[in-house]
Amino acid sequence: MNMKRARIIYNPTSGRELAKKNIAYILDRLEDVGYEASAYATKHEGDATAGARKAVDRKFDLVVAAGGDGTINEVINGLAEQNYRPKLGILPLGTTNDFARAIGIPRDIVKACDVLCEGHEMPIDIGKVNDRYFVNIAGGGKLTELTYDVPSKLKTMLGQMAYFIKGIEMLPSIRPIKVRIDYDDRSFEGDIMLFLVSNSNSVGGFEKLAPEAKMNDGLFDLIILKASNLAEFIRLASMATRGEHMKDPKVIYAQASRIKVESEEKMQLNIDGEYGGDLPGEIVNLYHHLHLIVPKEAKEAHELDVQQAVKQLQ
Ligand SMILES: Nc1ncnc2c1ncn2[C@@H]1O[C@H](COP(=O)(O)OP(=O)(O)OP(=O)(O)O)[C@@H](O)[C@H]1O
Repeated sequence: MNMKRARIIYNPTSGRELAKKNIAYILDRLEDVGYEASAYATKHEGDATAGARKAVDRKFDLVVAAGGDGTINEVINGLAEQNYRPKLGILPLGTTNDFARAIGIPRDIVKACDVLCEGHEMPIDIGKVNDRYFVNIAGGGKLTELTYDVPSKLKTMLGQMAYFIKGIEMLPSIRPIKVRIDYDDRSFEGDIMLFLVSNSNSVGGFEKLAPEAKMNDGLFDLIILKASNLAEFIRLASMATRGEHMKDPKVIYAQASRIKVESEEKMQLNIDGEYGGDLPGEIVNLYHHLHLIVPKEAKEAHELDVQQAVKQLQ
Protein backbone atom coordinates (compact mmCIF):
# COMPACT_ATOMS: atom_id res chain seq x y z
CA MET A 1 0.00 0.00 0.00
CA ASN A 2 1.27 3.47 -0.88
CA MET A 3 1.50 5.70 2.16
CA LYS A 4 0.07 9.22 2.00
CA ARG A 5 2.82 11.81 2.18
CA ALA A 6 2.63 15.16 3.95
CA ARG A 7 5.13 18.03 3.73
CA ILE A 8 5.09 20.76 6.37
CA ILE A 9 6.48 24.05 5.17
CA TYR A 10 7.20 26.23 8.18
CA ASN A 11 8.69 29.61 8.85
CA PRO A 12 11.09 29.12 11.78
CA THR A 13 11.13 32.87 12.50
CA SER A 14 7.42 33.65 12.48
CA GLY A 15 5.30 34.23 15.56
CA ARG A 16 7.38 33.42 18.61
CA GLU A 17 9.19 30.63 16.75
CA LEU A 18 6.18 28.46 17.54
CA ALA A 19 6.45 26.23 14.46
CA LYS A 20 10.14 25.61 15.06
CA LYS A 21 9.58 24.70 18.71
CA ASN A 22 6.75 22.29 17.90
CA ILE A 23 7.87 20.68 14.68
CA ALA A 24 8.51 17.23 16.21
CA TYR A 25 5.02 17.27 17.75
CA ILE A 26 3.40 18.27 14.43
CA LEU A 27 5.22 15.50 12.53
CA ASP A 28 4.20 12.96 15.17
CA ARG A 29 0.56 13.92 14.94
CA LEU A 30 0.54 13.48 11.15
CA GLU A 31 2.39 10.14 11.40
CA ASP A 32 -0.24 8.99 13.92
CA VAL A 33 -3.00 9.40 11.33
CA GLY A 34 -1.11 7.52 8.64
CA TYR A 35 0.99 10.12 6.85
CA GLU A 36 4.65 9.77 6.06
CA ALA A 37 5.48 13.30 7.22
CA SER A 38 8.48 15.52 6.55
CA ALA A 39 9.25 19.18 7.18
CA TYR A 40 10.94 22.05 5.38
CA ALA A 41 12.07 25.19 7.18
CA THR A 42 11.97 28.32 4.99
CA LYS A 43 15.21 30.25 4.85
CA HIS A 44 14.20 33.55 3.32
CA GLU A 45 11.41 35.37 1.52
CA GLY A 46 10.03 33.33 -1.39
CA ASP A 47 11.33 30.05 -0.04
CA ALA A 48 7.89 28.74 0.95
CA THR A 49 6.80 29.10 -2.71
CA ALA A 50 9.81 27.06 -3.84
CA GLY A 51 9.09 24.48 -1.11
CA ALA A 52 5.46 24.14 -2.19
CA ARG A 53 6.48 23.76 -5.84
CA LYS A 54 8.79 20.91 -4.85
CA ALA A 55 5.88 19.22 -3.04
CA VAL A 56 3.85 19.57 -6.27
CA ASP A 57 6.62 17.99 -8.36
CA ARG A 58 7.00 15.14 -5.89
CA LYS A 59 3.22 14.63 -5.79
CA PHE A 60 2.82 14.98 -2.02
CA ASP A 61 -0.77 14.39 -0.88
CA LEU A 62 -0.81 17.21 1.65
CA VAL A 63 1.11 20.46 2.09
CA VAL A 64 0.82 22.18 5.47
CA ALA A 65 1.68 25.88 5.69
CA ALA A 66 2.84 26.59 9.25
CA GLY A 67 3.39 30.27 9.99
CA GLY A 68 1.53 33.53 9.44
CA ASP A 69 -0.43 34.94 6.50
CA GLY A 70 2.82 35.63 4.61
CA THR A 71 3.80 31.96 4.69
CA ILE A 72 0.33 30.83 3.58
CA ASN A 73 0.43 33.31 0.71
CA GLU A 74 3.82 32.02 -0.44
CA VAL A 75 2.65 28.41 -0.25
CA ILE A 76 -0.47 29.00 -2.33
CA ASN A 77 1.70 30.81 -4.89
CA GLY A 78 3.64 27.55 -5.26
CA LEU A 79 0.47 25.44 -5.64
CA ALA A 80 -1.70 27.65 -7.84
CA GLU A 81 -2.35 26.66 -11.46
CA GLN A 82 -0.18 23.55 -11.26
CA ASN A 83 -1.70 20.49 -12.93
CA TYR A 84 -1.36 18.47 -9.74
CA ARG A 85 -2.24 20.32 -6.53
CA PRO A 86 -1.78 18.72 -3.12
CA LYS A 87 -4.38 19.35 -0.42
CA LEU A 88 -3.58 22.35 1.77
CA GLY A 89 -3.46 22.42 5.56
CA ILE A 90 -2.81 25.43 7.78
CA LEU A 91 -1.23 25.81 11.19
CA PRO A 92 -1.67 29.47 12.23
CA LEU A 93 1.62 30.10 13.99
CA GLY A 94 2.45 33.62 12.83
CA THR A 95 1.78 37.06 14.24
CA THR A 96 -1.02 37.78 11.80
CA ASN A 97 -3.31 34.85 11.04
CA ASP A 98 -6.28 36.53 9.37
CA PHE A 99 -6.91 33.70 6.95
CA ALA A 100 -6.96 30.95 9.58
CA ARG A 101 -9.26 33.11 11.70
CA ALA A 102 -11.67 33.46 8.79
CA ILE A 103 -11.94 29.66 8.51
CA GLY A 104 -12.04 29.09 12.27
CA ILE A 105 -8.75 27.18 12.56
CA PRO A 106 -7.72 27.53 16.23
CA ARG A 107 -4.47 29.26 17.18
CA ASP A 108 -3.80 26.64 19.82
CA ILE A 109 -1.32 24.24 18.28
CA VAL A 110 -2.87 21.07 19.73
CA LYS A 111 -6.34 22.06 18.52
CA ALA A 112 -5.00 23.15 15.10
CA CYS A 113 -3.32 19.72 14.74
CA ASP A 114 -6.66 18.08 15.70
CA VAL A 115 -8.27 19.88 12.75
CA LEU A 116 -5.47 18.76 10.45
CA CYS A 117 -5.70 15.15 11.59
CA GLU A 118 -9.50 14.98 11.35
CA GLY A 119 -8.96 15.93 7.71
CA HIS A 120 -12.29 17.50 6.69
CA GLU A 121 -11.82 19.02 3.24
CA MET A 122 -13.48 21.98 1.60
CA PRO A 123 -12.88 23.58 -1.81
CA ILE A 124 -11.73 27.21 -1.71
CA ASP A 125 -11.40 29.94 -4.30
CA ILE A 126 -8.21 31.91 -4.64
CA GLY A 127 -7.54 35.22 -6.36
CA LYS A 128 -5.13 35.85 -9.20
CA VAL A 129 -3.78 39.29 -10.03
CA ASN A 130 -1.07 39.86 -12.63
CA ASP A 131 0.32 36.32 -12.15
CA ARG A 132 0.35 36.48 -8.38
CA TYR A 133 -2.12 34.72 -6.15
CA PHE A 134 -3.88 35.54 -2.90
CA VAL A 135 -6.17 33.76 -0.46
CA ASN A 136 -7.43 36.63 1.61
CA ILE A 137 -7.24 40.07 0.10
CA ALA A 138 -5.93 42.32 -2.63
CA GLY A 139 -6.18 46.07 -2.32
CA GLY A 140 -4.74 49.42 -3.26
CA GLY A 141 -4.61 53.02 -2.16
CA LYS A 142 -2.25 54.66 0.28
CA LEU A 143 -4.31 53.48 3.25
CA THR A 144 -3.69 49.81 2.43
CA GLU A 145 0.05 50.47 2.60
CA LEU A 146 -0.28 51.02 6.33
CA THR A 147 -0.29 47.24 6.82
CA TYR A 148 3.45 47.35 6.07
CA ASP A 149 4.02 50.00 8.71
CA VAL A 150 2.11 48.60 11.67
CA PRO A 151 4.72 46.83 13.78
CA SER A 152 3.90 43.16 14.53
CA LYS A 153 4.09 43.78 18.26
CA LEU A 154 1.48 46.51 18.08
CA LYS A 155 -0.73 44.29 15.88
CA THR A 156 -0.59 41.46 18.39
CA MET A 157 -1.34 43.69 21.34
CA LEU A 158 -3.97 45.92 19.87
CA GLY A 159 -5.49 43.95 16.99
CA GLN A 160 -7.64 46.20 14.84
CA MET A 161 -6.91 49.22 17.03
CA ALA A 162 -3.39 49.18 15.60
CA TYR A 163 -4.79 49.81 12.12
CA PHE A 164 -7.10 52.56 13.39
CA ILE A 165 -4.25 54.38 15.05
CA LYS A 166 -2.00 54.07 12.03
CA GLY A 167 -4.83 54.99 9.65
CA ILE A 168 -5.73 58.13 11.55
CA GLU A 169 -2.09 59.07 11.90
CA MET A 170 -1.56 58.74 8.15
CA LEU A 171 -4.82 60.19 6.88
CA PRO A 172 -3.89 63.88 6.72
CA SER A 173 -1.04 63.02 4.34
CA ILE A 174 -3.17 60.83 2.11
CA ARG A 175 -4.50 62.13 -1.16
CA PRO A 176 -7.29 60.32 -2.96
CA ILE A 177 -6.34 58.64 -6.25
CA LYS A 178 -8.39 58.74 -9.44
CA VAL A 179 -9.23 55.25 -10.63
CA ARG A 180 -11.42 53.29 -12.98
CA ILE A 181 -12.69 50.00 -11.60
CA ASP A 182 -14.60 47.58 -13.83
CA TYR A 183 -16.29 44.81 -11.90
CA ASP A 184 -18.14 42.15 -13.88
CA ASP A 185 -20.59 44.20 -15.96
CA ARG A 186 -20.46 47.37 -13.81
CA SER A 187 -17.94 50.14 -13.52
CA PHE A 188 -16.84 53.01 -11.24
CA GLU A 189 -14.77 56.02 -12.10
CA GLY A 190 -13.69 58.55 -9.49
CA ASP A 191 -11.40 59.52 -6.61
CA ILE A 192 -10.89 56.89 -3.94
CA MET A 193 -8.99 56.44 -0.68
CA LEU A 194 -8.74 52.69 -1.10
CA PHE A 195 -10.25 49.62 -2.68
CA LEU A 196 -10.29 46.14 -1.18
CA VAL A 197 -11.02 42.88 -2.94
CA SER A 198 -11.74 40.28 -0.33
CA ASN A 199 -12.01 36.52 -0.62
CA SER A 200 -12.70 35.94 3.09
CA ASN A 201 -14.49 37.91 5.77
CA SER A 202 -11.46 38.52 7.98
CA VAL A 203 -9.39 41.48 6.91
CA GLY A 204 -6.83 43.16 9.11
CA GLY A 205 -8.75 42.09 12.20
CA PHE A 206 -12.03 43.60 10.97
CA GLU A 207 -14.30 40.60 10.79
CA LYS A 208 -17.28 42.54 9.55
CA LEU A 209 -15.52 44.43 6.78
CA ALA A 210 -16.72 42.10 4.04
CA PRO A 211 -19.54 40.25 5.82
CA GLU A 212 -20.89 38.53 2.71
CA ALA A 213 -17.53 37.15 1.63
CA LYS A 214 -17.41 33.38 1.34
CA MET A 215 -14.27 31.78 0.10
CA ASN A 216 -15.96 29.23 -2.11
CA ASP A 217 -18.75 31.06 -3.92
CA GLY A 218 -16.68 32.11 -6.93
CA LEU A 219 -17.06 35.77 -5.94
CA PHE A 220 -15.00 38.47 -4.28
CA ASP A 221 -16.39 41.21 -2.09
CA LEU A 222 -15.35 44.58 -3.49
CA ILE A 223 -15.20 47.57 -1.16
CA ILE A 224 -14.40 51.02 -2.48
CA LEU A 225 -13.90 53.92 -0.09
CA LYS A 226 -14.45 57.17 -1.96
CA ALA A 227 -12.48 60.33 -1.15
CA SER A 228 -13.12 61.22 2.52
CA ASN A 229 -11.86 63.65 5.13
CA LEU A 230 -10.56 62.77 8.59
CA ALA A 231 -13.95 63.03 10.35
CA GLU A 232 -15.62 60.86 7.71
CA PHE A 233 -12.85 58.29 7.97
CA ILE A 234 -13.15 57.99 11.75
CA ARG A 235 -16.92 57.63 11.45
CA LEU A 236 -16.57 54.95 8.75
CA ALA A 237 -13.87 53.04 10.61
CA SER A 238 -16.08 52.76 13.66
CA MET A 239 -19.06 51.76 11.48
CA ALA A 240 -16.82 49.09 9.90
CA THR A 241 -16.30 47.37 13.25
CA ARG A 242 -20.08 46.82 13.36
CA GLY A 243 -20.42 45.92 9.69
CA GLU A 244 -22.52 49.03 9.01
CA HIS A 245 -20.18 50.82 6.59
CA MET A 246 -21.75 49.34 3.46
CA LYS A 247 -24.81 51.55 3.77
CA ASP A 248 -22.73 54.73 3.74
CA PRO A 249 -22.77 56.80 0.53
CA LYS A 250 -18.96 57.05 0.70
CA VAL A 251 -18.71 53.28 0.30
CA ILE A 252 -19.40 51.04 -2.67
CA TYR A 253 -19.93 47.41 -1.75
CA ALA A 254 -20.45 44.77 -4.43
CA GLN A 255 -19.71 41.17 -5.30
CA ALA A 256 -17.91 40.23 -8.50
CA SER A 257 -15.68 37.52 -9.93
CA ARG A 258 -13.52 39.71 -12.16
CA ILE A 259 -12.30 43.17 -11.18
CA LYS A 260 -10.08 45.40 -13.30
CA VAL A 261 -8.42 48.43 -11.70
CA GLU A 262 -6.60 51.19 -13.55
CA SER A 263 -5.23 54.48 -12.26
CA GLU A 264 -3.58 57.45 -13.94
CA GLU A 265 -0.92 57.77 -11.28
CA LYS A 266 1.22 55.10 -9.69
CA MET A 267 -0.70 52.90 -7.29
CA GLN A 268 0.67 49.91 -5.42
CA LEU A 269 -1.13 46.64 -4.97
CA ASN A 270 -1.28 45.02 -1.57
CA ILE A 271 -1.71 41.23 -1.69
CA ASP A 272 -2.48 39.35 1.53
CA GLY A 273 -0.87 42.19 3.50
CA GLU A 274 2.37 42.46 1.51
CA TYR A 275 3.47 44.63 -1.41
CA GLY A 276 2.32 42.89 -4.59
CA GLY A 277 3.47 45.01 -7.54
CA ASP A 278 1.86 48.03 -9.17
CA LEU A 279 -1.45 48.65 -10.92
CA PRO A 280 -3.06 48.26 -13.42
CA GLY A 281 -4.32 44.86 -12.43
CA GLU A 282 -7.03 42.40 -13.33
CA ILE A 283 -8.18 40.40 -10.33
CA VAL A 284 -9.71 37.06 -11.22
CA ASN A 285 -11.44 34.53 -8.98
CA LEU A 286 -10.20 30.95 -9.48
CA TYR A 287 -13.26 28.98 -8.40
CA HIS A 288 -12.69 26.02 -6.04
CA HIS A 289 -9.03 26.00 -7.00
CA LEU A 290 -7.58 24.42 -3.85
CA HIS A 291 -8.74 21.86 -1.33
CA LEU A 292 -8.26 23.06 2.20
CA ILE A 293 -8.43 21.08 5.44
CA VAL A 294 -10.88 22.88 7.70
CA PRO A 295 -12.73 22.40 11.00
CA LYS A 296 -15.82 20.16 10.75
CA GLU A 297 -18.11 23.18 11.36
CA ALA A 298 -16.65 25.09 8.39
CA LYS A 299 -17.19 22.11 6.10
CA GLU A 300 -20.78 21.68 7.34
CA ALA A 301 -21.52 25.38 6.82
CA HIS A 302 -20.16 25.11 3.28
CA GLU A 303 -22.33 22.05 2.54
CA LEU A 304 -25.38 23.91 3.81
CA ASP A 305 -24.58 26.81 1.44
CA VAL A 306 -24.33 24.38 -1.47
CA GLN A 307 -27.67 22.77 -0.58
CA GLN A 308 -29.32 26.20 -0.39
CA ALA A 309 -27.84 27.25 -3.73
CA VAL A 310 -29.15 24.05 -5.36
CA LYS A 311 -32.61 24.64 -3.85
CA GLN A 312 -32.67 28.17 -5.26
CA LEU A 313 -31.90 26.82 -8.72
CA GLN A 314 -34.76 24.28 -8.57
N1 LIG B 1 14.04 31.98 7.74
C1 LIG B 1 13.46 33.17 7.50
N2 LIG B 1 14.00 34.32 7.97
C2 LIG B 1 13.41 35.50 7.76
N3 LIG B 1 12.26 35.68 7.08
C3 LIG B 1 11.65 34.58 6.60
C4 LIG B 1 12.21 33.27 6.78
N4 LIG B 1 11.38 32.38 6.21
C5 LIG B 1 10.36 33.10 5.67
N5 LIG B 1 10.51 34.42 5.88
C6 LIG B 1 9.61 35.54 5.48
O1 LIG B 1 8.84 35.98 6.62
C7 LIG B 1 7.60 36.49 6.12
C8 LIG B 1 6.55 36.58 7.23
O2 LIG B 1 6.29 35.33 7.72
P1 LIG B 1 4.90 34.85 8.33
O3 LIG B 1 3.78 35.27 7.50
O4 LIG B 1 5.02 33.40 8.57
O5 LIG B 1 4.86 35.58 9.71
P2 LIG B 1 4.00 36.87 10.14
O6 LIG B 1 2.90 36.42 10.96
O7 LIG B 1 3.65 37.69 8.95
O8 LIG B 1 4.94 37.76 10.95
P3 LIG B 1 6.07 37.45 11.99
O9 LIG B 1 7.25 36.95 11.21
O10 LIG B 1 6.28 38.79 12.60
O11 LIG B 1 5.50 36.47 12.94
C9 LIG B 1 7.25 35.55 5.00
O12 LIG B 1 6.44 36.19 4.03
C10 LIG B 1 8.61 35.14 4.44
O13 LIG B 1 8.90 35.83 3.24
